[in-house]
Amino acid sequence: MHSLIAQIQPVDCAAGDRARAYLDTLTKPPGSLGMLEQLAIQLSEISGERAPTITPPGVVVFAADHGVAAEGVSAFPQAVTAQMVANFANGGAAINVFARQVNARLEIVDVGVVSDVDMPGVVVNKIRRASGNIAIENAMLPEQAQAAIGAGINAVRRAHQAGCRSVIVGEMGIANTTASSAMLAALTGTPVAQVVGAGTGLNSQQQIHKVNVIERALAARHFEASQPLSVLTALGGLEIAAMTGAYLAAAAYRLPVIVDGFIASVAALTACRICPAVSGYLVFGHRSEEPGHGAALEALEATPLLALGMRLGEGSGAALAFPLLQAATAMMAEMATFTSAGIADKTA
Ligand SMILES: O=C(O)c1ccc[n+]([C@@H]2O[C@H](COP(=O)([O-])O)[C@@H](O)[C@H]2O)c1
Ligand SMILES: Cc1cc2nc[nH]c2cc1C
Repeated sequence: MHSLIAQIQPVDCAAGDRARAYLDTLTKPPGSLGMLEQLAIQLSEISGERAPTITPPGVVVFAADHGVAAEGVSAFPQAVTAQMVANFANGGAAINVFARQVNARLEIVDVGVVSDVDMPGVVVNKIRRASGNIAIENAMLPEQAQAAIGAGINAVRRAHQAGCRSVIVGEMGIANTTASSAMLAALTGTPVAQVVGAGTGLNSQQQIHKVNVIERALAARHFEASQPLSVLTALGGLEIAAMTGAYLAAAAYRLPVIVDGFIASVAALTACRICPAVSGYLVFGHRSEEPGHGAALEALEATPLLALGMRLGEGSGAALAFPLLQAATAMMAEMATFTSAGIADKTA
C-alpha cells in the first residue's frame, strides 16, 4: 500500500485550466452545459488531455459478510451475500445489466463472504470469513485490513492491465450499512441517528435498534478518529477496505473512478483521509437514498451527477452515470468552436 500511495500525484490543474478555456470557445453560452463542463475539466485534470479516452470502463464489485448481521441490523439474512455473488456470476443482477449497457469489463471479488463462492466469474481473495461483530469485537486485525486494501489494489491493477481506462467500484455485503454508518460517525463526528437509515429496508423501530447497536460499537471499540486505518480496522468491513484500496489504485494509475452510493462514499472518504490527493480522481455517480450519504458527500465536498432515489449498491448508480462521462469527453472532442462554425461570439 505505501509504495502505491507514494505513486499518487495530484491531478493536473494546468490541464484543467486549458480545458476550461477551450470550453468557452465551443458553440454554447459559457457555462451553459453546467455540471458536464465541470466533469470535462476534471477528466482533463486527471488525464492531462483535452478529450481523454475513458472506455472501456472496468467495474469491480467486492463482496464480504459482516459479523454485526447477528445483531439483527439488516432486513435480509446473511446468506443473501453469497446468493447475490452467485447471481453476479450468472449475469442476472442489476450491475450485470448496467455493466453490459456500457460495455464494461466486470469482475466480482470475494474478500470475505462467509461461505465458499468459488465459481466461474468470481475471483476468490478471501481475507477471512466475515468481519467480526463490531458490537463485541474489532471488525478485523490491522494486517487483515492491509490485505483487503491490497485485494482492492490488485483488482484495479488487473482492470488497468486489461486495458480499462476508467473504474466503477461496487460492493455487496449484508449489514454493511451498519459498518459504514459506524465508520462515518467515527470519521466525521456526525451523530449516529443522523447517518442511520433503512439500508435494505428496516422500519423505523428497527432503525432505532440499529442506532443502538452502532452506538454500542462506537463506545466499546478502541480507535483513533484521525487515523482512517484504525477506524477501518475497528468498525469497517473487508469489502469497504478493498474499495478503499481500489480508489487509491485508481488515483495511482491516473484513472477516473466513479463512486457509487453510501458504502462506496464511506470507503472513498477513508481513501481521501489516507491520501487527500485521491479526491481529484473521484467522480460521484449518484446520491443514494440512505440518509448518511448526505453527510458522507458533505465531508467529501462532493456533488453527485444523478439523484434517482436509488439505494441498491453493487456499483449500479455509478454505472448509470458512466454515459455522462462519455458525453463530457465527446463534447470536448466533437463540438464546433465559434470560429470553426462562424458564429458570433458574446458581445463585449
Ligand atoms: O449504495 C447504497 O447507498 C446502499 C444503500 C442501502 C443498501 N445498500 C446495499 O444493501 C446492502 C446493505 O444493506 P443492509 O441493510 O444489509 O445494511 C449491501 O449489499 C449494499 O450493497 C446499498
Ligand atoms: C437482493 C439484494 C441485492 C443487493 N445488491 C446489493 N445489495 C443487495 C441486497 C439485497 C437484499
